[in-house]
Amino acid sequence: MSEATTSQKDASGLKTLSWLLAQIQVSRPRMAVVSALAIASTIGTLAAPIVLGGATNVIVSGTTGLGDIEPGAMDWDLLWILITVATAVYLISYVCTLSQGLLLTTTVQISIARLRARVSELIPRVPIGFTESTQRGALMSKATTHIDNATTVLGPLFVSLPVNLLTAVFTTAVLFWISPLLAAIILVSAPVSAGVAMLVAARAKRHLQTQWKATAALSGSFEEELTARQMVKAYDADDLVRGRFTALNDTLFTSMRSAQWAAGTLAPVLTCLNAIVFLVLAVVGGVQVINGQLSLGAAQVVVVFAAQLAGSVKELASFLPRIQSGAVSAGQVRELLLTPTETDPAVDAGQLPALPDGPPQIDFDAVGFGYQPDTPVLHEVSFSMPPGTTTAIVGTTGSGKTTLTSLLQCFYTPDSGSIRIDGTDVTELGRAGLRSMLAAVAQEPWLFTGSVGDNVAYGLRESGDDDDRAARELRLAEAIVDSHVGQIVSVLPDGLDTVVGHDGDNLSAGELQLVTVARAIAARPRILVLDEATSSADPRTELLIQRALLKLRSTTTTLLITHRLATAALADRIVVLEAGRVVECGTHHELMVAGGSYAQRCERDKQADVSAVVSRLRGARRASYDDTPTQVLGRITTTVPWE
Ligand SMILES: Nc1ncnc2c1ncn2[C@@H]1O[C@H](COP(=O)(O)OP(=O)(O)OP(=O)(O)O)[C@@H](O)[C@H]1O
Repeated sequence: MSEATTSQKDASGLKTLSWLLAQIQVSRPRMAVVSALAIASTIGTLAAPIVLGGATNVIVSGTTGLGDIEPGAMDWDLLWILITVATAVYLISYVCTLSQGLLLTTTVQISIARLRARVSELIPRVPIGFTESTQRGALMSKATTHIDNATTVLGPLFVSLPVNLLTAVFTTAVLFWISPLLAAIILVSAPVSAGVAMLVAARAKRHLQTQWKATAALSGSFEEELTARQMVKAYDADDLVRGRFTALNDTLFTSMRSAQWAAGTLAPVLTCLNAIVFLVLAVVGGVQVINGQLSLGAAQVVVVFAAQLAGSVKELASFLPRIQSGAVSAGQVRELLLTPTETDPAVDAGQLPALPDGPPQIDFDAVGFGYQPDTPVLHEVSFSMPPGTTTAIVGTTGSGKTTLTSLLQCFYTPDSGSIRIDGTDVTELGRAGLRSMLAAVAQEPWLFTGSVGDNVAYGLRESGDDDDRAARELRLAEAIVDSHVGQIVSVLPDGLDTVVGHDGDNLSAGELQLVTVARAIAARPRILVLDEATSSADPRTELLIQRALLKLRSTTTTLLITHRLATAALADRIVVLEAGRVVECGTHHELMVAGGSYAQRCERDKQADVSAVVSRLRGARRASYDDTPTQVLGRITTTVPWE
């Protein structure tokens, strides 16, 4: 790597760090106090050995009779003063270190909390496309581990750097004053130590980056494996998953080991260098004391300061890898926080456009959209949904049905045309504006970890008001009764308080969907989006869901996506979508009379249903004579919507 590139990278690392400091808005007075306390404590640790050196000289004079003092006439007063001063200095120094540590820890934790708050403010504004295209593990590690690691640079920056620079400069100056020869011996070793440390830091940095990447990939892999474990079992893909995990684990192991090894070599090498320096110091210093060129107290100060100088050089050397690691994490946090966000007019403007009460009129007007600029998914889609009606969208797989619901919910913005609610463009309402009036039941039922009751009450806003709380409880009870969730709840171990995981481990797919329907009912929406809301349900649960949704029909304008034409046939209006274009639109009767693609699909479905009934009847005839009449009936029951 060229020098220019290296210095560019270092500069960008420093820039990233200064960006981070600006983001976490570290209180400058607070950090000044931290640095001042650290410096005060260091001054104490530097002054105390000098005072103790003086005490040693008093003892030596008192016992050997050096100077004007008679042998055996110890200057006890001076000795006690020196010992008391040294003790006081050490105590003050300890208090300073303690307060500085507490203040620094609090500052770091405040910074971490601040950054987390920034991330949580950001997530709702991040485009859905971004979260869909980014591995969750990587996002999670940016929002957690990298934030923690990035903020650990505060300690080295505001404490280690000033304290160790001060120690290095002060000890060097005092050493030169006491004995230039001994100081020169100590200083010769310093550049060697610093050079070794810089080499180690350069090696560790590469491994640190790989380590962070592998950690993110590994947590992503865990997350995926846990989310899709049923699928993994169904496809007997344990070996494949284990293979991917092992590869990532090996990368993480190798990078962590190499990073630790690189960092771990530093301490023994520096200790070895220091030992050699001490040996030389002991011999040369000893000779100087014997020759009377140096007092014993001064020699004692030299030894203590040599150790302190070595310690501060070591600390300054390890400062670099710590800052590098922090800069890598700060870069990741920066990447996350600088994710382009969408504006939400309702949030930004601070108030919603006023819309009339009751179910609204919804108009799709020449809507065009593509996830990628050069791959359009919807072309000039136009249809209207009068207030309080149900519009079913039917069409082949990939024709753009779910995309229409995503646009209506403002997850994406149409490339052309508009979607209007009571004449107001949805992009003006924004997601926050829509949230208060729209509920959606998706194909994949989604529950968060919490009780069944909390999941149903998800759309209800909390308020401290007692009347409001009572009304909320009433709405919750009504939703549970209307959605027939009560039937599930009655067999759950803790009833409504039974805790379910986000994938609803202890509920069947149909029951999960029933809970999400109850959630929609509790929210009393004015717009209801049902995307294959009954796809995972068995016929009995499907019937319960349909009955529950019927209760909402008069008070909502409903967009219903379904593959089942029997369900679509019950809607007030049917829109047939093919390859992102509306090819037919009308009531079931109108479309059947028109004899277009909808009528042809109905005919095909009818044939398929008739064949299914025939084969079930044949199967029932072959049934064991031990079967009860109900079991036989169960075998032949099917939905034949056309009668
Ligand atoms: N997040 C996405 N990013 C890129 N392309 C997408 C995305 N979601 C859907 N598509 C593509 O857009 C097209 C329409 O998808 P959409 O899910 O709207 O179809 P659909 O009619 O609902 O299909 P299905 O009946 O299978 O649910 C498809 O070609 C699909 O591959």
